[in-house]
Amino acid sequence: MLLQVRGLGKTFGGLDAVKDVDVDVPEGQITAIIGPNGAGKSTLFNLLAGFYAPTSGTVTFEGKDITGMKPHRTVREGIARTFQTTQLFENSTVLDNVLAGCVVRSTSNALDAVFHTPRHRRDERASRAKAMEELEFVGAAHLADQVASNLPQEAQKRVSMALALATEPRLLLLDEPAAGTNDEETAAFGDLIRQMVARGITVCLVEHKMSMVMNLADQIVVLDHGQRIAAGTPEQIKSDPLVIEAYLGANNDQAGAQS
Ligand SMILES: Nc1ncnc2c1ncn2[C@@H]1O[C@H](COP(=O)(O)OP(=O)(O)OP(=O)(O)O)[C@@H](O)[C@H]1O
Repeated sequence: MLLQVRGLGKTFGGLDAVKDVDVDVPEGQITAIIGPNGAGKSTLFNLLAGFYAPTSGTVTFEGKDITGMKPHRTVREGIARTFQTTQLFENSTVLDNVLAGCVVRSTSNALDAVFHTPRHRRDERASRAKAMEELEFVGAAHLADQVASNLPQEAQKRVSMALALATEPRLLLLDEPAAGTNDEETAAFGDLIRQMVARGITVCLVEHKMSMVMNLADQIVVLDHGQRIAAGTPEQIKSDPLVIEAYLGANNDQAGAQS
């Protein structure tokens, strides 16, 4: 198992945003985390990537306890994440954004940079090549010199994926990759995610678009009010009475409109 989550909990004030959650993420698969609004999906991602420290429970990645490890360390361990709303350096170019991801695997240090040592120059060349490779992979190489904030949201999402990929993750956490995209773009993101898996990257995604989740996921974990209420294949989840009840009870239009 690539990632193992046991009894994970996070409280905000008196509220259990995530409570006693177990998740197994098998290597080389796509795991989807779904649930109504406020179910705790983003909080779970923040716990896995180290943006929040859990109140209880453990996170084990490749057999190593990474519970409470900060984001700059989890990313070195091989966990990268994208955000619901893209968080790019808006005034920087697309290439510079992706180069920021390359820094994680850079071997030269600050002194190398200051003195422009051969190691630094080598490293810089390798990073640029890597960044361009990832931009090509996500279909955004032609945007390399554009300022990130000038791009439409769909392109920004691709760039943020390239940034995450530049950190060379073993596990990629995608927070609502299809949010705000039309059907055609959603399908294209689905293809891209499959290509990531083909590269050997394990993907875990939070997504409201049920059509995408059902098409893509090998396994689905369902959260409701912070707790795991079901886990299984798309077929199993579709017919799970607890899941149906959670979505209907939430009285939102996601289950009906997008399944
Ligand atoms: N930083 C925070 N401080 C206080 N409460 C929070 C914080 N983050 C999340 N919560 C609360 O925790 C619960 C779970 O929120 P979370 O954002 O994880 O849900 P979600 O499933 O990602 O929802 P959505 O689908 O709407 O993005 C909600 O009740 C939310 O209001």
